[in-house]
Amino acid sequence: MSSSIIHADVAVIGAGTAGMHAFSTARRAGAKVVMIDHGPLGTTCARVGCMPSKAVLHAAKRWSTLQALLSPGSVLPAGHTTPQQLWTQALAIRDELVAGNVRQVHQLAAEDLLRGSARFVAQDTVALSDGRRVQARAFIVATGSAAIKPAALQTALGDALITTDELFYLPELPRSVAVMGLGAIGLEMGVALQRLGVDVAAAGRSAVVAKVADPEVAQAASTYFAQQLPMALGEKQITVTRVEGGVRMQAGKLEHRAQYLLAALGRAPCLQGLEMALAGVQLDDQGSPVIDAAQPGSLRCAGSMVFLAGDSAPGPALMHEAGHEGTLAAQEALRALGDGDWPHIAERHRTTSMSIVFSDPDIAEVGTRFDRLPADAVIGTVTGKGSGRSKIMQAPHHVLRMYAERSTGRLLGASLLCEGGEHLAHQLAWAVQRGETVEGMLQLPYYHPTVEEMMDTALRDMRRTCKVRNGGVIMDAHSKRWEGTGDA
Ligand SMILES: Cc1cc2nc3c(=O)[nH]c(=O)nc-3n(C[C@H](O)[C@H](O)[C@H](O)COP(=O)(O)OP(=O)(O)OC[C@H]3O[C@@H](n4cnc5c(N)ncnc54)[C@H](O)[C@@H]3O)c2cc1C
Ligand SMILES: NC(=O)c1ccc[n+]([C@@H]2O[C@H](COP(=O)([O-])OP(=O)(O)OC[C@H]3O[C@@H](n4cnc5c(N)ncnc54)[C@H](O)[C@@H]3O)[C@@H](O)[C@H]2O)c1
Repeated sequence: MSSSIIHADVAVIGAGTAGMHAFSTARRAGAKVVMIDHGPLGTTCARVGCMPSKAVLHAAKRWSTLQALLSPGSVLPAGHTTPQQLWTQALAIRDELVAGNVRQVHQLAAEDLLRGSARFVAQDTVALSDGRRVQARAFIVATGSAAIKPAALQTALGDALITTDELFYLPELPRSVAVMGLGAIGLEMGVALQRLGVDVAAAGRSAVVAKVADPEVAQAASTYFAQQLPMALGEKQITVTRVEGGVRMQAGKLEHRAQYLLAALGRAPCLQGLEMALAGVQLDDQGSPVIDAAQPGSLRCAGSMVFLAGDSAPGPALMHEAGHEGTLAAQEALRALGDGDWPHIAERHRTTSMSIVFSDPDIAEVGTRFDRLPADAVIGTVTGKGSGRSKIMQAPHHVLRMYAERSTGRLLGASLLCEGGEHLAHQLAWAVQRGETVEGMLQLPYYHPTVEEMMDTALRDMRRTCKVRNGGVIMDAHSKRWEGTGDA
């Protein structure tokens, strides 16, 4: 037990992706910074998030490709790679990444990395679990999020209830899994495990997979993935009971017995136990910090010198957003300290929103989501039936929807279901962020036969839709307004 007091300009709580970005930003600006973490180190992304999930999806793609090429009843030669070996390899890739991240955090923070659990005891002080105290002028809370595990399920199922935290530390690939929740994690892990030969069935409360907002993409994705693995969507009543050898899940007509129930029901910010009220943070009725309303997009908790970043902040729980928010939170904190000690704080801004579910075909949404579009937005649609490359891939289920502002033709966003859609999603997000217009995008080259041609077709559809709706009016490239002449 130590009762020493450590002084800093900025104390970062959490050494994950957001915390590391916050720490290095504040350190580079010349501030005295410390970073506190109770462990395990290595980041959620690398340990139990983005990286193991994508490594398992990659393994699953390899195995399922092989399976699809075998004729029924054929036997693989002795010594062939097994799904268990692919699972072990995927986890080994994760272990290497985690070891690299742990080395990186030690190199980055050295003696300014304080191991222990932090909680506020005063406006300017946090106490660590070993009794040390950190007094700082600003705090960045980057404590991440945790999987929601309903207490009733925990009581009923015991260790047969797992989340991805436990899944990615199972040395043996499970024989069978029931997946509850069909958001990003439920869908990615459901298809990955099923493709690795695990007996999987999934049930979700929502009527669509991966929370897709665009109804046409949602319909295409839900139909496609329902053919890939047994699933019940839109089930308000999902019952799971403990049975001999595991669990039994019942959702409407779907019944599944499995070794484990994988709960993929969302994630909640890790803010409990931090005693944020003692730091002067205002809490709402739910006990969540109130964000400073005076500064739109701010990460500052109202009335305090506490800033949130990453999964512990409101907004999307994504890795690139966590890193970005860590940087932004550090910049906001230094500006709030405002004593001119850090003359150059680089300007960073929020980027166009983007989410990609690596379900192969990928589901992606960029920019303004369908449910937030202005009522008169122009929408262009292309499906796999109208795309040369999709025909080659035998993927009529592909769909790309692009949205633009009617008065200017400026791209607002897009939603898609497409193999390799992660790349299309980036190009679309870049175009939205750069303020590209339909006509501007149509002047770019599209190689044949590529999935990028789907953009060309969707853009032409937008132009045509607008022409039909507006009685011969299309958008002019130069004035960037919809004008009365031109080709379609
Ligand atoms: C299965 C899964 C798949 C995912 N896939 C993707 C993907 O493909 N792409 C993507 O962009 N995102 C993905 N995500 C989301 C992504 O992993 C997270 O958004 C990101 O890792 C969050 O980073 P963070 O820095 O906010 O939190 P973390 O990396 O969790 O860091 C928080 C740190 O705070 C520490 N901590 C917490 N409380 C305290 C305390 N009181 N005192 C001291 N230390 C504390 C923890 O030990 C931890 O080190 C996935 C998530 C999951 C679960
Ligand atoms: N590729 C990626 O970028 C990626 C991959 C995985 C996770 N993530 C991040 O992790 C976050 C958490 O993922 P997630 O899938 O756990 O959460 P989520 O919020 O994306 O989806 C949760 C799903 O569970 C359903 N659900 C909630 N309670 C339920 C209940 N009681 N019964 C049945 N269904 C229920 C919801 O309807 C929803 O569809 C994501 O929001 C995302 O930010 C990202």
